[in-house]
Amino acid sequence: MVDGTKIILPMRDIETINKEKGFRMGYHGLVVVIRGHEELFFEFAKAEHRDECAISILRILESTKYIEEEQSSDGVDSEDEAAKAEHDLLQAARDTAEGDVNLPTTPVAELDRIPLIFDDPLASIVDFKPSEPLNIVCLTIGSRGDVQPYISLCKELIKEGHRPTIATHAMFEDWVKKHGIGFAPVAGDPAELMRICVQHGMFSYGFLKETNSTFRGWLDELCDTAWKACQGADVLIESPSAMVGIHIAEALKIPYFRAFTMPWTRTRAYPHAFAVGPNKMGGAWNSMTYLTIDKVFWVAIAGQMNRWRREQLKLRSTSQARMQANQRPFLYNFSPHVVPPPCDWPDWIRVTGYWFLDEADKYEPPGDLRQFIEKAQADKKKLVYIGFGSIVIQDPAALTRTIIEAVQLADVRCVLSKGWSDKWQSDKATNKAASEAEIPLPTEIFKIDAAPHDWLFKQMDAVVHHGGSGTTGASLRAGKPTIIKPFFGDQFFFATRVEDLGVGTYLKRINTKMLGKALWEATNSERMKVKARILGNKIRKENGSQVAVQTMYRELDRAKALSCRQTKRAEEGEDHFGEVDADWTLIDDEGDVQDLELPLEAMSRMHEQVTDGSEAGAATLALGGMVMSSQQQHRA
Ligand SMILES: O=c1ccn([C@@H]2O[C@H](COP(=O)(O)OP(=O)(O)O[C@H]3O[C@H](CO)[C@@H](O)[C@H](O)[C@H]3O)[C@@H](O)[C@H]2O)c(=O)[nH]1
Ligand SMILES: CC(C)[C@@H](C)/C=C/[C@@H](C)[C@H]1CC[C@H]2C3=CC=C4C[C@@H](O)CC[C@]4(C)[C@H]3CC[C@]12C
Repeated sequence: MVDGTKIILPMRDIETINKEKGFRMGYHGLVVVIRGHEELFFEFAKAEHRDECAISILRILESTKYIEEEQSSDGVDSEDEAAKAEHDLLQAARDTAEGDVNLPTTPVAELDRIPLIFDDPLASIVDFKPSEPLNIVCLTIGSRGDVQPYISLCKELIKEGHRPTIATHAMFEDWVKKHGIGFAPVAGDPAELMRICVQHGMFSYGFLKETNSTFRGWLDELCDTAWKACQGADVLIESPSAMVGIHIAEALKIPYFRAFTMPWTRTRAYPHAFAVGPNKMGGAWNSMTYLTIDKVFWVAIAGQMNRWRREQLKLRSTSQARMQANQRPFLYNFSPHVVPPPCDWPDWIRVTGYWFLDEADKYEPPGDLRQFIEKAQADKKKLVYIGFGSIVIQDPAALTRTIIEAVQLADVRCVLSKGWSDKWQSDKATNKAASEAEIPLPTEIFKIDAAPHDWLFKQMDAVVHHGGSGTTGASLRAGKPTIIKPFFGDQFFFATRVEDLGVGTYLKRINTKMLGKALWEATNSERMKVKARILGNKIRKENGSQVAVQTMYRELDRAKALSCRQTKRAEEGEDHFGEVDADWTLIDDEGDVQDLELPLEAMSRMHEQVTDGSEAGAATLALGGMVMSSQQQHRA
């Protein structure tokens, strides 16, 4: 900074700052988290300088947030008025602040108001809507959160006159059909898929080992059932976790879209949703996690996919380079205010806003739940929700005990959704279930099975959950401080997001003291409450499903061209990519084994830092062992 200005960063684009260790011995680090951009890392030789800088930035950030809040409570509607109001308030704030902090004098509001290119899919002048109704298949695997967004999307598609079908596991059939949406079954048991993820951590050694030995058969069935489910489709929208849709679209020569609940597209701004470590690692690292995971994923399934392509789809073998997965239009169903679209994402990658399924209108809360809520209000007690979805954990009884103690420690009332179970250790299940049944709940806690979050969270002062994408959307939409205890996969990512946005806490470990403290902060910190309320206002203005439908219309040509281009290439017999058949080699189509060795090793080291021995075996990512060993075999 001594030799002049290197970068000008609008305060508004700073989400938060974190103190961290310096990279060099004796230095002190400061990480600036920037909206939609990789973080900046500064080093200071003295801790007090670092801390002073941190305090100044935090102070400015705080005042701008309060300005926003005042603004919205004033009911200022138009952007211009808002900009002016912000400008005036900032001036006023600066006048008072100038005495102690030496701020640059350029008005923040002016720096921030660079006119945006007109880019609102809901206000398009050109109508991209196709003239004929379409058969649209949405292919997804996983749990409730992987299916529910598509129900919302399909309801929107029905309004538009299309005929949507959701292709997913049989257990969701009635729920899907109840909404008037077509259903087609695909192979797989959600509980079983979730079990391997929680038990091993995504892409860990154990994960790859178990999926490699026991999930091959399932993958064959998935290919077969998904292929049947997609017959007659005019458009395919697929969650990339389902793996097979991209090939099906190629065989059917239909437009292919990806849609997902978590980041899956290379960027320097965030690490891959399955590679979120305890520290911010910088843009180069973030970017690399996508390359590595994409590659490991593909190498693991390439042989099977290519066999299936040749035998059932009558297509030639393919490769990562040929598939061009990153060129495909992508609809991300989370809010741009929760996960700001990275600056380095191309415009066919769209963050649409959450695809919410509203259920509050039709919900009649049971009388005793209503009474419990009213009593808490009458007693002037804060009310929190605690629930981790239908997560599978090792010791459910211990978790229940921790929650009881923490609730009492924070002196709050609690609505508890006790969906967790120990299904992952079927042999011990009976013992555990028996011991758990003995834990009686105190009167501060009211147990429920399930309730629509769009109704329930409105009644709460704070919400504690597992950080599933949709549940995070629900609690933030309600404007409530959100405490996340992640168990696997993308949940670590959403926990980090919530903490960076200042609207909640990432609970790294779950014990009485930490949960109790987090509960107290979430129900008492004005700062957190205001930030959460502002974010809620923003999310409630979005309409993700509508944006998604309009974006789909706009990108139909691209989506189709890319599917057909694949076939054309194959027919042309362009074959310099070679064919990948062995499932566990890292000698892939580009032959770049060396490129992977380093990142894999680094990622497996990250795993050592991340694992905290908590009950869920919370490893996010551990590549290496499995792949490395097969690599060595290959070389030998
Ligand atoms: O009693 C309930 C339980 C759930 N919900 C809603 O159901 C949806 C669940 O969504 P989400 O949290 O995304 O789903 P899960 O199935 O719990 O989570 C899995 O799916 C998510 C989406 O891929 C991932 O982000 C998670 O890591 C993974 O565990 C949300 O809208 C919730 O608000 C309710 O309304 N009431
Ligand atoms: C060797 C092959 C068979 C390996 C690589 C395949 C592993 C499968 C079982 C893994 C790969 C990606 C995983 C996956 C990705 C994302 C999600 C979304 C989450 O909300 C539920 C779990 C779910 C759906 C899991 C389930 C298990 C999957 C599908």
